[in-house]
Amino acid sequence: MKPLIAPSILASDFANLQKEVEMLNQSEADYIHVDIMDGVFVPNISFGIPVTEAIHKHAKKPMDVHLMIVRPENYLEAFRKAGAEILTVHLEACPHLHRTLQAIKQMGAKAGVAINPHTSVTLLAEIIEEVDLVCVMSVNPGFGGQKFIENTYSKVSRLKDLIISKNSKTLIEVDGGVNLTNAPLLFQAGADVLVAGSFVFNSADPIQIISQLKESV
Ligand SMILES: O=C(CO)[C@@H](O)[C@H](O)COP(=O)(O)O
Repeated sequence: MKPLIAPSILASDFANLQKEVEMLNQSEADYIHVDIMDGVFVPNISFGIPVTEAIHKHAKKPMDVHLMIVRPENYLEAFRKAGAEILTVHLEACPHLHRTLQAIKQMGAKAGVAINPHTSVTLLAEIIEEVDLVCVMSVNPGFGGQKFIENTYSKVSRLKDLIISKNSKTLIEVDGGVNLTNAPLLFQAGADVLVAGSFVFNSADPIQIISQLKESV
Protein backbone atom coordinates (compact mmCIF):
# COMPACT_ATOMS: atom_id res chain seq x y z
CA MET A 1 0.00 0.00 0.00
CA LYS A 2 1.34 3.41 -1.05
CA PRO A 3 0.09 6.87 -0.01
CA LEU A 4 -2.38 8.62 -2.27
CA ILE A 5 -0.94 11.91 -3.54
CA ALA A 6 -3.07 15.04 -3.91
CA PRO A 7 -1.09 17.97 -5.39
CA SER A 8 -2.57 21.30 -4.33
CA ILE A 9 -3.36 23.39 -7.41
CA LEU A 10 -3.10 26.53 -5.22
CA ALA A 11 0.67 26.43 -5.75
CA SER A 12 0.40 26.11 -9.54
CA ASP A 13 0.82 28.82 -12.18
CA PHE A 14 -2.74 30.18 -12.51
CA ALA A 15 -1.81 31.89 -15.79
CA ASN A 16 -1.27 28.39 -17.23
CA LEU A 17 -3.93 26.42 -15.39
CA GLN A 18 -4.80 24.11 -18.30
CA LYS A 19 -1.13 23.20 -18.75
CA GLU A 20 -0.74 22.57 -14.99
CA VAL A 21 -3.82 20.29 -14.90
CA GLU A 22 -2.59 18.40 -17.96
CA MET A 23 0.77 17.92 -16.23
CA LEU A 24 -1.05 16.41 -13.21
CA ASN A 25 -3.02 14.15 -15.59
CA GLN A 26 0.33 12.72 -16.79
CA SER A 27 1.63 12.24 -13.25
CA GLU A 28 1.02 9.60 -10.57
CA ALA A 29 -1.22 12.03 -8.66
CA ASP A 30 -4.37 10.35 -7.33
CA TYR A 31 -6.40 13.52 -6.80
CA ILE A 32 -6.22 17.21 -7.64
CA HIS A 33 -6.55 19.12 -4.36
CA VAL A 34 -8.52 22.35 -4.88
CA ASP A 35 -8.31 24.96 -2.09
CA ILE A 36 -11.24 27.36 -1.77
CA MET A 37 -10.55 30.33 0.55
CA ASP A 38 -13.12 33.03 1.27
CA GLY A 39 -11.16 35.71 3.15
CA VAL A 40 -13.42 35.17 6.19
CA PHE A 41 -12.80 31.68 7.53
CA VAL A 42 -9.16 32.13 6.48
CA PRO A 43 -7.25 35.38 5.91
CA ASN A 44 -6.82 34.84 2.17
CA ILE A 45 -8.95 34.54 -0.97
CA SER A 46 -8.05 31.95 -3.59
CA PHE A 47 -10.72 31.34 -6.25
CA GLY A 48 -14.24 29.97 -6.47
CA ILE A 49 -16.73 28.02 -8.52
CA PRO A 50 -15.90 29.14 -12.11
CA VAL A 51 -12.20 28.34 -11.68
CA THR A 52 -13.07 24.96 -10.11
CA GLU A 53 -15.22 24.23 -13.19
CA ALA A 54 -12.34 25.23 -15.45
CA ILE A 55 -9.97 22.84 -13.63
CA HIS A 56 -12.54 20.06 -13.92
CA LYS A 57 -12.88 20.64 -17.66
CA HIS A 58 -9.28 19.47 -18.16
CA ALA A 59 -8.85 17.12 -15.19
CA LYS A 60 -8.57 13.37 -15.63
CA LYS A 61 -8.09 12.88 -11.87
CA PRO A 62 -10.83 13.28 -9.28
CA MET A 63 -11.01 16.67 -7.58
CA ASP A 64 -10.68 16.83 -3.81
CA VAL A 65 -12.22 20.22 -2.94
CA HIS A 66 -11.23 21.73 0.42
CA LEU A 67 -13.71 24.42 1.46
CA MET A 68 -11.99 26.92 3.77
CA ILE A 69 -15.15 29.00 3.93
CA VAL A 70 -17.87 29.97 6.36
CA ARG A 71 -21.36 28.50 5.75
CA PRO A 72 -20.04 25.75 3.43
CA GLU A 73 -23.51 24.17 3.38
CA ASN A 74 -24.67 27.02 1.10
CA TYR A 75 -22.13 26.14 -1.60
CA LEU A 76 -22.01 22.32 -1.58
CA GLU A 77 -24.30 21.86 -4.56
CA ALA A 78 -22.43 24.45 -6.64
CA PHE A 79 -19.06 22.81 -5.99
CA ARG A 80 -20.50 19.36 -6.61
CA LYS A 81 -21.84 20.59 -9.97
CA ALA A 82 -18.40 22.10 -10.63
CA GLY A 83 -16.98 18.57 -10.44
CA ALA A 84 -15.95 17.90 -6.81
CA GLU A 85 -15.76 14.19 -5.99
CA ILE A 86 -14.61 14.79 -2.42
CA LEU A 87 -16.11 17.79 -0.61
CA THR A 88 -14.28 18.69 2.58
CA VAL A 89 -15.73 21.16 5.08
CA HIS A 90 -14.08 22.49 8.23
CA LEU A 91 -15.33 21.16 11.55
CA GLU A 92 -14.77 24.67 12.94
CA ALA A 93 -17.18 26.13 10.31
CA CYS A 94 -20.04 23.64 10.78
CA PRO A 95 -22.40 23.90 13.77
CA HIS A 96 -24.47 21.07 12.24
CA LEU A 97 -21.69 18.87 10.93
CA HIS A 98 -23.76 15.68 10.79
CA ARG A 99 -26.38 17.40 8.62
CA THR A 100 -23.71 18.87 6.35
CA LEU A 101 -22.05 15.48 5.83
CA GLN A 102 -25.40 13.88 5.02
CA ALA A 103 -26.04 16.61 2.44
CA ILE A 104 -22.68 15.95 0.78
CA LYS A 105 -23.36 12.21 0.56
CA GLN A 106 -26.87 12.77 -0.82
CA MET A 107 -25.20 14.63 -3.70
CA GLY A 108 -23.16 11.53 -4.47
CA ALA A 109 -19.83 12.95 -3.28
CA LYS A 110 -17.46 11.68 -0.60
CA ALA A 111 -17.70 13.64 2.65
CA GLY A 112 -14.54 15.11 4.18
CA VAL A 113 -13.95 16.99 7.44
CA ALA A 114 -10.88 19.20 7.91
CA ILE A 115 -9.52 20.07 11.34
CA ASN A 116 -7.28 23.03 12.17
CA PRO A 117 -4.01 22.47 14.04
CA HIS A 118 -5.58 23.44 17.41
CA THR A 119 -8.60 21.14 17.01
CA SER A 120 -8.47 17.87 18.94
CA VAL A 121 -9.21 14.60 17.11
CA THR A 122 -11.44 13.69 20.08
CA LEU A 123 -14.06 16.09 18.63
CA LEU A 124 -14.52 13.56 15.82
CA ALA A 125 -15.37 10.65 18.13
CA GLU A 126 -19.16 10.82 17.64
CA ILE A 127 -19.05 11.41 13.88
CA ILE A 128 -16.09 9.46 12.51
CA GLU A 129 -18.19 6.63 11.03
CA GLU A 130 -19.98 9.23 8.85
CA VAL A 131 -16.74 10.71 7.52
CA ASP A 132 -15.04 9.39 4.36
CA LEU A 133 -11.91 11.49 4.86
CA VAL A 134 -10.42 13.58 7.67
CA CYS A 135 -8.07 16.32 6.47
CA VAL A 136 -5.59 17.02 9.27
CA MET A 137 -4.22 20.52 8.73
CA SER A 138 -0.48 20.49 9.33
CA VAL A 139 -0.30 24.29 8.88
CA ASN A 140 -2.78 27.00 9.78
CA PRO A 141 -5.03 27.11 6.71
CA GLY A 142 -4.95 30.10 4.39
CA PHE A 143 -1.62 30.02 2.60
CA GLY A 144 0.63 27.62 0.75
CA GLY A 145 4.33 27.33 1.49
CA GLN A 146 4.15 27.32 5.30
CA LYS A 147 6.25 25.30 7.74
CA PHE A 148 4.94 21.87 8.71
CA ILE A 149 3.75 21.60 12.35
CA GLU A 150 5.58 18.69 14.01
CA ASN A 151 2.72 17.78 16.37
CA THR A 152 0.92 16.40 13.30
CA TYR A 153 2.61 12.97 13.53
CA SER A 154 1.14 12.21 16.96
CA LYS A 155 -2.18 13.75 15.97
CA VAL A 156 -2.42 11.46 12.94
CA SER A 157 -1.63 8.44 15.05
CA ARG A 158 -4.30 9.37 17.64
CA LEU A 159 -6.79 9.78 14.79
CA LYS A 160 -5.79 6.39 13.35
CA ASP A 161 -6.45 4.79 16.75
CA LEU A 162 -9.88 6.42 16.87
CA ILE A 163 -10.74 5.20 13.35
CA ILE A 164 -9.63 1.65 14.17
CA SER A 165 -11.51 1.66 17.49
CA LYS A 166 -14.75 2.55 15.62
CA ASN A 167 -14.02 -0.01 12.89
CA SER A 168 -14.37 2.80 10.36
CA LYS A 169 -12.90 3.05 6.84
CA THR A 170 -12.22 6.79 7.07
CA LEU A 171 -9.10 7.96 5.19
CA ILE A 172 -6.63 10.34 6.81
CA GLU A 173 -5.32 13.19 4.67
CA VAL A 174 -2.50 15.51 5.78
CA ASP A 175 -2.39 19.01 4.30
CA GLY A 176 0.35 21.62 4.57
CA GLY A 177 4.13 21.66 4.35
CA VAL A 178 4.36 18.07 3.12
CA ASN A 179 7.73 17.14 1.60
CA LEU A 180 9.99 14.13 1.04
CA THR A 181 11.30 14.26 4.62
CA ASN A 182 7.98 14.18 6.47
CA ALA A 183 5.98 12.08 3.93
CA PRO A 184 7.33 8.66 5.08
CA LEU A 185 6.84 9.58 8.76
CA LEU A 186 3.27 10.69 8.11
CA PHE A 187 2.57 7.45 6.26
CA GLN A 188 4.02 5.46 9.19
CA ALA A 189 1.80 7.43 11.59
CA GLY A 190 -1.28 6.38 9.59
CA ALA A 191 -1.83 8.96 6.83
CA ASP A 192 -3.44 7.68 3.62
CA VAL A 193 -3.49 10.86 1.49
CA LEU A 194 -0.72 13.47 1.31
CA VAL A 195 -1.47 16.94 -0.02
CA ALA A 196 1.57 18.74 -1.40
CA GLY A 197 1.57 22.20 -2.95
CA SER A 198 4.73 24.27 -3.09
CA PHE A 199 7.03 21.26 -2.74
CA VAL A 200 5.58 19.90 -6.00
CA PHE A 201 4.96 23.03 -8.07
CA ASN A 202 8.11 24.94 -7.06
CA SER A 203 10.32 22.06 -8.12
CA ALA A 204 12.02 21.77 -11.51
CA ASP A 205 10.21 18.48 -12.22
CA PRO A 206 6.78 18.21 -10.52
CA ILE A 207 5.98 14.85 -12.15
CA GLN A 208 9.15 13.36 -10.70
CA ILE A 209 8.45 14.84 -7.24
CA ILE A 210 4.94 13.35 -7.24
CA SER A 211 6.44 9.90 -8.03
CA GLN A 212 9.06 10.33 -5.33
CA LEU A 213 6.40 11.23 -2.74
CA LYS A 214 4.48 8.10 -3.68
CA GLU A 215 7.59 5.92 -3.43
CA SER A 216 8.97 7.63 -0.30
CA VAL A 217 7.39 5.22 2.20
O1 LIG B 1 -4.97 24.27 2.37
C1 LIG B 1 -3.82 24.55 2.27
C2 LIG B 1 -3.29 25.80 2.91
O2 LIG B 1 -4.34 26.42 3.55
C3 LIG B 1 -2.92 23.63 1.59
O3 LIG B 1 -3.62 22.77 0.68
C4 LIG B 1 -1.74 24.20 0.90
O4 LIG B 1 -2.12 24.67 -0.38
C5 LIG B 1 -0.70 23.16 0.77
O5 LIG B 1 0.40 23.78 0.22
P1 LIG B 1 1.87 23.57 0.79
O6 LIG B 1 1.83 23.84 2.25
O7 LIG B 1 2.22 22.16 0.46
O8 LIG B 1 2.65 24.58 0.00
